Amino acid sequence: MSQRPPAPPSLQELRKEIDAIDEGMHRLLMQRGDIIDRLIQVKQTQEVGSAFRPAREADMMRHLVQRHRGILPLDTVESIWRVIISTFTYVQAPFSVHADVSVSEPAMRDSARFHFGFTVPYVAHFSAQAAVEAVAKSKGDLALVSATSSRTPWWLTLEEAGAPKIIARLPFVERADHPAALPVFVVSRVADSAMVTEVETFSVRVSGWNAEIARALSPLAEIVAVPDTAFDGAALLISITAASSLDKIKAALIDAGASVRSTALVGSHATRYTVPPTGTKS
Ligand SMILES: O=C(O)C(=O)C[C@]1(C(=O)O)C=C[C@@H](O)C=C1
Repeated sequence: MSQRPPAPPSLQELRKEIDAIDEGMHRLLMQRGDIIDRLIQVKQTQEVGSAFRPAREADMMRHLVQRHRGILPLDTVESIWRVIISTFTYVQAPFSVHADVSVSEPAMRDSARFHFGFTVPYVAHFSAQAAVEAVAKSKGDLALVSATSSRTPWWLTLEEAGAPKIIARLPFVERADHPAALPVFVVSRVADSAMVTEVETFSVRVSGWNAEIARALSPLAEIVAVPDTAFDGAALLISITAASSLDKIKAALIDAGASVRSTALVGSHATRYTVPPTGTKS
């Protein structure tokens, strides 16, 4: 005779298991805090401004996505880890997030809260320039500004040595229905060794800029353009991947009929990491 299948566990037993897991996770988070306490001395965070380490974070977020499986949505896992990492950045060296809300206040606030949580203070500004200026005056604050459009060439102030720089592009993990999808640059002062240089961002001033030149350049690089009355041209913020180079972009600009007045490196960030809707990574 076949044996009866074992009785399913009771609700009480399953809740006991959940309690044990919750307690384990909480204890692990507290243990993580103890390690961060030791890491503060090793990193000497107070000396370099922000404790934010963009290269390390981009790497951690990619691994998280690659590891993830099961019924818990990726959005949830990503947001939990964003809050964990950002809050542990904050406890190392307190900072505020200055967001330019002129693009879209709700979308910018969602991005700030998704990526930095609620413990980190959020300060709204009505222009990118104001958000970046607030960061320039601070030691380790962060600015969030649109990565795809601008009414002012806010990046010109990043040209000076010692000025804050673009250090990351959010979201770290892009996908079609990301809950905080607004493409955003993070501007701050961090240690040079913490920068990711996969994509370099240049401030380029040109004269003779027009829609045709913009179209010719668009397959080569991502460009944010703002009219520059001083040069009768445009102030450009150009993001260049390893597949291209500033020299190639300059040659393409000249071929298209523009003249390049000045160039300056204003930051860098990790390669955009995309998860297609199927779940396979690219
Ligand atoms: O690895 C570091 O340098 C840390 O400060 C730790 C940590 C984290 O909580 O994991 C926090 C902030 C950094 O941006 C990256 C990671």
